[in-house]
Amino acid sequence: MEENKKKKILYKISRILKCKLETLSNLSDEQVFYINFYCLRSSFLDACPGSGKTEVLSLKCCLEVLKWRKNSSGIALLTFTKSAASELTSRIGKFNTTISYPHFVGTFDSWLHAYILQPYCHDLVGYGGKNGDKSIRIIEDDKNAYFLANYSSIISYKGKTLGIRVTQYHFTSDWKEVYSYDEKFDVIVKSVSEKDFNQLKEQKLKFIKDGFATYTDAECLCENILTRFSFVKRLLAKRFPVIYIDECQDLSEFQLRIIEGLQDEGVLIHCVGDPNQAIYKFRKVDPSKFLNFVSQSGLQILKLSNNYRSNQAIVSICRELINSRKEIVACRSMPSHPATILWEYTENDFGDLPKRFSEFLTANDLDVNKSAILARGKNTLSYFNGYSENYNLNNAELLLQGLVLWTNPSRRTEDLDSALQLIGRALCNLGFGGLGNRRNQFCPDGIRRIIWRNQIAILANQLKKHCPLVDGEQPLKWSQWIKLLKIAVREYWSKFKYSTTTYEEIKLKLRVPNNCGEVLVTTTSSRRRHKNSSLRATTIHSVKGETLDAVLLVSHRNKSSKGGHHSDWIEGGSRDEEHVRFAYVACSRPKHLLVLATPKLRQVELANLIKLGFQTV
Ligand SMILES: Nc1ncnc2c1ncn2[C@@H]1O[C@H](COP(=O)(O)OP(=O)(O)OP(=O)(O)O)[C@@H](O)[C@H]1O
Repeated sequence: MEENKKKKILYKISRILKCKLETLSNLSDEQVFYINFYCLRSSFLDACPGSGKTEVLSLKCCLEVLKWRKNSSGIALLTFTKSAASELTSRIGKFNTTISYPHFVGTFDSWLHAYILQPYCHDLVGYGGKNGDKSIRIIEDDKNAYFLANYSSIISYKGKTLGIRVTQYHFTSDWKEVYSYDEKFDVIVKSVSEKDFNQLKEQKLKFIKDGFATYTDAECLCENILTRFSFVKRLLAKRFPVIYIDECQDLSEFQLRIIEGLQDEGVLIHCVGDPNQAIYKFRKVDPSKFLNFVSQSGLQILKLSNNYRSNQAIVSICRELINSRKEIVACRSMPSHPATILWEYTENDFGDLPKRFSEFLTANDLDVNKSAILARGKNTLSYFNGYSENYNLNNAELLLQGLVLWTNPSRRTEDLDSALQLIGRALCNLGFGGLGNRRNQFCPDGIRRIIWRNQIAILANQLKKHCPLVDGEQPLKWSQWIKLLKIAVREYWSKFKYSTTTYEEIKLKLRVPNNCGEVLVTTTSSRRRHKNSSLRATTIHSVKGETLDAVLLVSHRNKSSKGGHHSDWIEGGSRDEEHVRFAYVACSRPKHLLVLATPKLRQVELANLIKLGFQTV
């Protein structure tokens, strides 16, 4: 872009946004082009990792909202998680702009529910409502509530009978095919007899007519509403003539058809995303369907091809992973230490990986709190989370740490996992001599995992109710807190029917840590919390969209893991493989350092990884 032209555009944008010109001076030509792009045609901004999508999208929406002159129609800015929606809102807020009526910013689901499902679903399915309230209640897929038994089906499979919950399967929008997100159930429901198919459909319809739906049912119903009641589609198109969709590679088939329908009504659809980062196959999201939509609907394609997050060594590995021929410019300079490292581990030193990683970070002045250990699945992580770190804690300390994580108002998924792990371990120590399976929150043999998790949650809530860490403003000492802890555990134990151990036996196992009677519990908890956060170990899924300083990506020990072994990530070499896209998301998170930890490699594997760009140090 010509220098003068760019200056003029930036000046114009800064006037509208009422911000200083310098605030915008970093923007690249591609970014400025997109922000200034006059949207008369639907578009797709195809952006590589770290290219500033979120930044650019928030600026663009901010600008469009400030230019908007209509009162009864607005722009919808949709994304897929609540945290992504609040990130967009806060970036827009930096320009002293809020997105409020007539505009909408939020998740795709919340938008569908507010404008399609809740106003019209009761008419579609004939739900009479309760006490004048006709809204549909959303039930999580994994919910196992008692009332769901009313909607269960008993089907035949390979000569056996099998119970299946109504939340475990879904229908296509024409209601002619059934499927499940659970691979095992998917095979089963797809092979059922006509009689069983009808039974599944009957139970699903009964569930919906009683005012319930899973998130997927809700999407299906929204599509049904738009097809059946064409006036709803017209009204919605008038209400939101422009829709921006962030992370568009995550659009499900239902959602794609909904936006396709709206586009037919004249809505401008602007998608922003990266198909190489699509990792929602478990929800049957297929990025090739999105790409088909782009080509069939004639979306104008724009690009962001500079990576502002990572250095060249990291960017090159990411590019090699997906076998891309596209040139991606890395804007971050190379560090003085190696930026892409390979570590081989053995069975014996696997557990030392977090320590080795922390030490390497500290030695190279990298921020431990802004770094993470990543793995595909929780199995690999269970060795790091709440286990090795907290190995030396006594039961009271385990419960304290678990309680702190459980009640953290800004609790992340990994905090919840660690809380369950810590409290589960204490419960297992107290009632079962510590003989539990540490992969399943120390669940002892003979107890179902779901029951065990429920029990941990009940104990956590009991602690939350009875064991505050402060009395008014005054933090409690260990000698005071242990008394509250014992009262809470005694009450819990009186209702806990899974262990033969009595409270009298277990109370001896609840002790103040050595020489800590006068120490404030808040001191211990914050010290530990810091220690925990310094070793954040989490799944690749949960860091999607994040920027980190350094990443240790851990391969599973063997190929038995589904997509968690390095050979799944590298040897595939095709972005059509979701395993490869997982590796791509993980490897594209760090700014300065990427370490890959694998089990001992064969010569040929080692040579491949070195060729990819990793160094052995
Ligand atoms: N023009 C720019 N100059 C310098 N830094 C930039 C520029 N644009 C974006 N950045 C920075 O680059 C980093 C990555 O940006 P952002 O998180 O928006 O990327 P993204 O495209 O959403 O990445 P991903 O898809 O990988 O999650 C952020 O720290 C952002 O502030």
